[in-house]
Amino acid sequence: MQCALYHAGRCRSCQWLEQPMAQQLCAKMASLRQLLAGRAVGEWLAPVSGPAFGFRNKAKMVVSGSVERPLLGMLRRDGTAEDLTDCPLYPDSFQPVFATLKPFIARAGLTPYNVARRRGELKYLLLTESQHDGAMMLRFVLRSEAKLPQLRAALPWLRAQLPQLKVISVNLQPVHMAIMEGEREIWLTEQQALAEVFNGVPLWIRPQSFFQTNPQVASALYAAARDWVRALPVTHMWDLFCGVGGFGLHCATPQMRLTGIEIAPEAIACAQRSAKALGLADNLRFQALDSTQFALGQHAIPDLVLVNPPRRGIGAPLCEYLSRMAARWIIYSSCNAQTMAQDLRLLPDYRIVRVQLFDMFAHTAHYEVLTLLERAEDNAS
Ligand SMILES: C[S@@+](CC[C@H](N)C(=O)[O-])C[C@H]1O[C@@H](n2cnc3c(N)ncnc32)[C@H](O)[C@@H]1O
Ligand code: SF4
Repeated sequence: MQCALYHAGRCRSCQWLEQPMAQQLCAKMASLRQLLAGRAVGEWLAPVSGPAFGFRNKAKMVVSGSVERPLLGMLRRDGTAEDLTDCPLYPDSFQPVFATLKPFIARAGLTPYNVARRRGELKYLLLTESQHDGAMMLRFVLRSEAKLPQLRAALPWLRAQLPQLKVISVNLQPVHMAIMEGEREIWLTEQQALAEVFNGVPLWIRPQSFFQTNPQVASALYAAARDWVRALPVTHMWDLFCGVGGFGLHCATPQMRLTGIEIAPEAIACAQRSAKALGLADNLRFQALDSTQFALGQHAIPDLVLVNPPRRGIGAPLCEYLSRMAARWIIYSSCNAQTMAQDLRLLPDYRIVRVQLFDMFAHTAHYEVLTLLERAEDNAS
């Protein structure tokens, strides 16, 4: 793939950029096979990949430089900044937005935050696009409310230039060098979420709730999970770490009892809204809870448990509980096959029926993997 920033040595985030996509896929498959070595795998399905360029629906830009000449991109460890607005991983539709945001920063007087001096206000710009209708969500991560009146005053100009910005908010992150987002969100538009649709299933993108960043490959991932579940006699399932409900909403049918569990209440509100739109609000229950706490408190055993945890995996307590609970099937969708392999070692009573790799993160060593497990004793009967 061609990336001028990579070839000029200005950004090396895509470590595999010089390898053709087919070669990248082979290397990822080899890594997955190695991590699962020692476990019998019933079926290896062909890996799924997406486009090589323009596949990201989200840009997380560190803002640096000066208020008149802001840079949107990244900050290296040595404190030097790089403008990444030309990164080819973003769709073309991001270009006019970046180009308008630079003069807007000056208009609104949003001084970029200077990490070394601990001064300035604007830390990040977070831009997300719905592939359904091209609508966009823009979030300004600010250190404090100091520039909020200026931002509000300049906003009509921005909205006139970029009518595709349907959701605009400020996130306050007062802590120096902390995680990207703070807890407080201040809405600058009436609309608080972007409508997205994958495979005919309505989903919502909103601040403070996880959403997959590669819509094409994520659609294929959800469709695969749906097909795998529908091929099994499943009438009761859990979707743990469900986010805005992508997996559960795809798998649900009017006959299915489904509980989705997720720690972020904002994401749960999105999932509930989608369930209602599908006319399935009566048999789908989405709750904002810790997945392990939820599981430990249940008596009714579902036919299938789907888990899609963060990079750390589901961890020993949930593995031990799932082992004891003995649901017939588990589907594990993981963005970190290393922690998934560790978790699978703690589920020794399950055999691996099927594995499929989804190349969500082209040009890097990362990938998503979907695994169907079946309880070995049920399998024998
Ligand atoms: C990889 S994302 C998956 C989200 C969703 N399944 C999807 O397809 O978009 C992992 C999710 O787990 C949630 N999470 C993190 N820790 C959790 C916990 N202890 N209990 C429940 N959910 C948790 C995160 O907020 C995030 O939404
Ligand atoms: S992240 Fe973007 S700019 Fe950086 S190497 Fe990858 S494609 Fe190039």
